[in-house]
Parts: sequence; structure tokens; C-alpha cells
Amino acid sequence: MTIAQLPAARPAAPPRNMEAAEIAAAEMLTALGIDLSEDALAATPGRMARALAEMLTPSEFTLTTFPNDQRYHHLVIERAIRFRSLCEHHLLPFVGHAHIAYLPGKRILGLSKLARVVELHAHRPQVQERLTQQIADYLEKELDCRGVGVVLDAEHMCMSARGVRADGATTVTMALLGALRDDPALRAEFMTFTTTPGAVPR
Ligand SMILES: Nc1nc2c(ncn2[C@@H]2O[C@H](COP(=O)(O)OP(=O)(O)OP(=O)(O)O)[C@@H](O)[C@H]2O)c(=O)[nH]1
Ligand SMILES: [Zn+2]
Repeated sequence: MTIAQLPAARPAAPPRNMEAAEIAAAEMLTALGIDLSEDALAATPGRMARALAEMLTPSEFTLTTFPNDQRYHHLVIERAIRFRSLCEHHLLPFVGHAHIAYLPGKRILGLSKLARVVELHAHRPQVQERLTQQIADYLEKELDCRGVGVVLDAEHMCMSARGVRADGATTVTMALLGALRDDPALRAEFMTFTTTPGAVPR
């Protein structure tokens, strides 16, 4: 089987200065009244900077596709892809599940790449609505498929760990493109699979 390796079309990595980030983290914690002279906290600013940098760095990957030799033309659905992102308002995590469907054209996608596409867009400051749309737009463009559906269901720490403290509330967003937008039966099929038992393991 031929493997096509499409470029993942990643945006250029932003400039990053970890030393400056660590100094800034120390300044912020000190300004918040935390005494960094305690042994247990001495390494915290560095960890903070590295942890944030990690959450803002998606893994490298190649968007591997295969010819659709069998002319498979039903939905391919990947459910309950666990993801975590950072809300751009508070830089606190939002975590949840992505359900993704696409209707193949001439090529099918290596299954793991759906989760990698989620990670690619999740590892940057985000709002859930934009993240949802970016995943759908990216798949439609790169895969040249006949339709894409993306549903995200996530809990925002800025709403549960602080502020309004609506523990357990989740936000559901969706983006539907091509046949998944235009064909009510396909849309219903996708939505059914995202809500049937097993879609979101608890
Ligand atoms: N639409 C949308 N809003 C988000 C997302 N993540 C966080 N928010 C919201 O962004 C808003 C920011 O509102 P502000 O009033 O500026 O911030 P705040 O004073 O910290 O607000 P509270 O969280 O209500 O205490 C809040 O209502 C958050 O719930 C997201 O992914 N999408
Ligand atoms: Zn937030």
C-alpha cells in the first residue's frame, strides 16, 4: 500500500525564551505573596515555565494517508479522543473529549492522525469554539474529503476551579462541513454515535 506523507502544515514555532519565562514566573509568584526562598518552592518557577511551554507545544507528526482502495464511502468516526488545551482568557486548562467524523474521498487517513490534529490545534491559547472550527477546517483542507464533523465536550478549569465554580459543567461545541453539514441523515448518524454509551468513558 502506498503511503502519502502530506506536510502537516504547522505554523512556524513562536520565539521562546525559557530563561525569561522562569524569571517572569518567579516575579509573578513573588508578587502574589509566595515566598520562593523556601526549599520546596525554589524550583517552582522553572517548573511552571516548562509546564506551560509543554502545553503550548504540539508534537511533530506527518499526516499519513492511504489510497481509498476499497472505495469506502461511509463515515469514519473516532470517538472520545481525550484532549487538553489552555483557555486564552485565564491560561487555565480545559479538558475533555473530541469526537471526529469524516467522509472519505480518494484517500483515508491514518487513524492516529485524528488525535494528532486535535493536539496540533489544542496546544496553544484557545477558545473552544475556535479550536473546534480549526480542527474541522484543517481536516477538510488537508484530507480533501467529502465532509467533516467535529464535536468537542470539555470542562473548563476557569469555570470549575475558580470563578463561578460550576463543577462538572461541560461545554459542547461542533463544526460540520460538506456532506455532514448538508445531509441531515449523515449528521444524525454522527450525532448518534457521539452520544451512545461508550462515546465518553467516565
Ligand atoms: N466562549 C468561550 N468563553 C470562554 C472559553 N473559555 C473561557 N471562557 C470565558 O471567558 C470569559 C472571560 O470573562 P471575563 O469577565 O473577562 O473574566 P472573569 O472576570 O475571570 O470571568 P469569570 O470567569 O466569570 O469570573 C468567562 O466568561 C469564561 O467562562 C471558551 O472556550 N469559549
Ligand atoms: Zn478561562
